[in-house]
Amino acid sequence: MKKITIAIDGFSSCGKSTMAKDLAREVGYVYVDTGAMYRAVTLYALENNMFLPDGGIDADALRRKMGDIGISFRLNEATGRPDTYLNGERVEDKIRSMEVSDHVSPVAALPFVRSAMVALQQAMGRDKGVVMDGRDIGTTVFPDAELKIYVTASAEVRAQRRFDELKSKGMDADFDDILRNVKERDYIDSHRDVSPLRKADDAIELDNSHMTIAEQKQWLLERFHEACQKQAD
Ligand SMILES: Nc1ncnc2c1ncn2[C@@H]1O[C@H](COP(=O)(O)OP(=O)(O)O)[C@@H](O)[C@H]1O
Ligand SMILES: Nc1ccn([C@@H]2O[C@H](COP(=O)(O)OP(=O)(O)O)[C@@H](O)[C@H]2O)c(=O)n1
Repeated sequence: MKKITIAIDGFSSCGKSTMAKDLAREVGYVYVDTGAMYRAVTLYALENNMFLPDGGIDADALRRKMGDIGISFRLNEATGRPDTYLNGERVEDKIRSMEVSDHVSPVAALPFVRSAMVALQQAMGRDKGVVMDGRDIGTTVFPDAELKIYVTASAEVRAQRRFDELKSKGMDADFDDILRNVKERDYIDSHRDVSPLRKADDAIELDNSHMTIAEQKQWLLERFHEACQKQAD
């Protein structure tokens, strides 16, 4: 069967990567978490003191260093899922911290950061057979993707999911702080000039506020089979 490209976009913390990873594993496709890439750039900027005292980013300093930022994914044999590496260091946990969450959206709004990440993502998906999740996959990275999904859920539901996740990993978590961050990122992500978050015209919308992980997995698998069938006809 011919491989297709699957783009999963939507708001923060609504379950995009959970469903994308599940599908990729089920059908033997490559999974790419593009949010992890923007988070890795942000971690680099934090570790290299590129944030100004007022919280803004020193964009010129980051632009000069973009060539030094190596982002890659390696399969974690224990989890069966890809881990994110920044210049050879495994940063999977560090990039999920609140500190990174609080700084990532302004970094992801910088045009030179986006063009570098989009080029990498397009190279990773060149041979199809990829499930990629993010904010602009169906609109900018792969506008011709055969299957596009746009996921939403209420901000409260999303914040609760992220809160539970951080707690279960033993990380610091405050519900109100997470809710504020989720809303703030949604706003910045959907109002930036370059590739703002929006539903592609041909994307299928899924509100998973009241769906279990198993139900959304099944739903996506059905959409996948439909898209493959359409491709074969
Ligand atoms: N339908 C669901 N019901 C409950 N929890 C979910 C559901 N989908 C995902 N989750 C959980 O919510 C958290 C955020 O999901 P994630 O896939 O990381 O979201 P995103 O990639 O959109 O940021 C994870 O802990 C995940 O296990
Ligand atoms: N394709 C993408 C993916 C993420 N991002 C940015 O990266 C941030 C982190 O993405 P993420 O997918 O890890 O966020 P969560 O939904 O997992 O919290 C987002 O809030 C966006 O600012 C983006 O701009 N474009």
